[in-house]
Amino acid sequence: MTNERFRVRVTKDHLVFSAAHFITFAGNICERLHGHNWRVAAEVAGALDENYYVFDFIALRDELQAIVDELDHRVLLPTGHAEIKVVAGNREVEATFQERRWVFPREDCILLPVENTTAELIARWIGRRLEDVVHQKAGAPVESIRVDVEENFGQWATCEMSL
Ligand SMILES: Nc1nc2c(c(=O)[nH]1)N=C([C@H](O)[C@H](O)COP(=O)(O)OP(=O)(O)OP(=O)(O)O)CN2
Repeated sequence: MTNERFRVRVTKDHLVFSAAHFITFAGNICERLHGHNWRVAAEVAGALDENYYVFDFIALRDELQAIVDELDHRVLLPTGHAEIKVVAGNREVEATFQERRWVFPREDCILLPVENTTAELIARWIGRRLEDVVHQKAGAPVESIRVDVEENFGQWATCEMSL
């Protein structure tokens, strides 16, 4: 038995995406469309591999960057929301909430399979995307992945998933 635990963490000035969204809260309050510069960090915990790595943080950084690039300069729309209905056509995406309606160019949108585009659920979505890659590339058993998303200065949400 050992009391040592290892983890790697990546955060960079360029692991940031600028994206628009709106959420609902307190039942039926729906925000106006607005944007944030979302900062992202990721952490992997587990055993050491033959390189004495938990996970290659260059690989982790590059995977996270690819996800961040997908989200950058987009409108984030939830496809799992109970009341925000999102319908994607070939050229446009229509979102409706009660009497309100937004229409965006299709290529400007990212449709996320989440119930609300909160920082928490964006962190979970990013974590699930990283999970596949971490499984494929890890050289030793991985215990957990943690993703932190900062929506505004000093306002972070975290999703940690045990693998
Ligand atoms: N736990 C969470 N709390 C809140 C979330 C969230 O995702 N998780 N999200 C929001 C809203 O999206 C809100 O728009 C946050 O934006 P922010 O700009 O930080 O809020 P302000 O209205 O205070 O804007 P200022 O520009 O700072 O005045 C709320 N809570």
